[in-house]
Amino acid sequence: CSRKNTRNAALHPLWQSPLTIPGGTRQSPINIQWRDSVYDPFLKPLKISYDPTTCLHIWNNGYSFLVEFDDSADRSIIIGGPLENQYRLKQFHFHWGAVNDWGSEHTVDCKFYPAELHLVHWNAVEYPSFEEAVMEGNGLAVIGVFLKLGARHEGLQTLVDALPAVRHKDTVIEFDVFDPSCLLPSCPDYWTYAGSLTTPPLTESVTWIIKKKPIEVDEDQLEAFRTLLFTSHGEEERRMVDNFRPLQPLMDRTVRSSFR
Ligand SMILES: NS(=O)(=O)c1cccc(F)c1
Ligand SMILES: [Zn+2]
Repeated sequence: CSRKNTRNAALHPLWQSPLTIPGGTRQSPINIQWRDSVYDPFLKPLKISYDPTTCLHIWNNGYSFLVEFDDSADRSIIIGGPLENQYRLKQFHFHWGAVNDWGSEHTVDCKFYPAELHLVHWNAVEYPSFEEAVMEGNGLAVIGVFLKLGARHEGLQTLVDALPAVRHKDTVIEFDVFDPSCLLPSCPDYWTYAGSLTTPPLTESVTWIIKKKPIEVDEDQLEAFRTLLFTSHGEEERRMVDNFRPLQPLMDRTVRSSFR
C-alpha cells in the first residue's frame, strides 16, 4: 500500500521497532488485493455454533480487551470453510485506531477500517491445549471482521457498557452470557490465507478467515474502545489506541475467496 495511507503504527511502543520474525514466510496482517484473490469452489461454508453460556470474563491484557470463553469442551466451535478439523473458541478481541481513518490490521485494496474483530479458535482435535496449538502450523483459526462507522451495534453495546470496569491493564470482570455470533455479518463471503499471530509470539500458526462484509458500529462505540488504557493502575496513563501491527509482506502466498 502506498505510503500516503500508511498510518503511524510505528509510534506505538509495542511495535516501536519493526517487529519481524527472522525467516518469517507467513506473517500477518496483510493487504488483501481483491483482484489477486483466487476463487476456490472447493471452499465449504463456514459453520459456526457458539454457546453463549461458555462466556467467562472480559479482561484488559495490555494489548486489547479480551472476552474469554470456557474451551474445556466442544461447546463453542467452528468447522468447515478452509478448515480440516473443528476448532474451539478461546477468546475474541479487537484492534483499533486513535482516529477513524485507520485501526484495522488487515486492509482490503489498501483500505483501512477503523477497527477489526478477531475471534480466536484452536484445533482441539489435534492438540491438547491452546498453548500447544499456538506453536503449530494448523493450530489456530482466527475469524477477522472489519468494523465500519455507521449505525449503533446493539450487540456490541453490552460489551461497551462493561469497558469502564477494565480500563486499566490486568483488570478483569465477570461476563457470563454473550453470543459472539451477533458480531458476525450475515453475508457468508470470506477470504482465507495462511498467516500468523499479529502480536507476540507472532507464531505462524493461524488459518485466517477474513469476512468480506464489515459490521457497523457508531462513533460513541469506537470512542469507548479509545477510553481504555495500555497502562496499569498507578502508572502514567497511556490511551489504548493504534494497537495494530503494520502490514507484512505477502511473500509466496495466495489469498483464496469463498465467493466469485
Ligand atoms: N491478533 S491475533 O493474531 O488474533 C492473536 C494474537 C495473540 C494471541 C492470539 F490468540 C491471537
Ligand atoms: Zn488480533
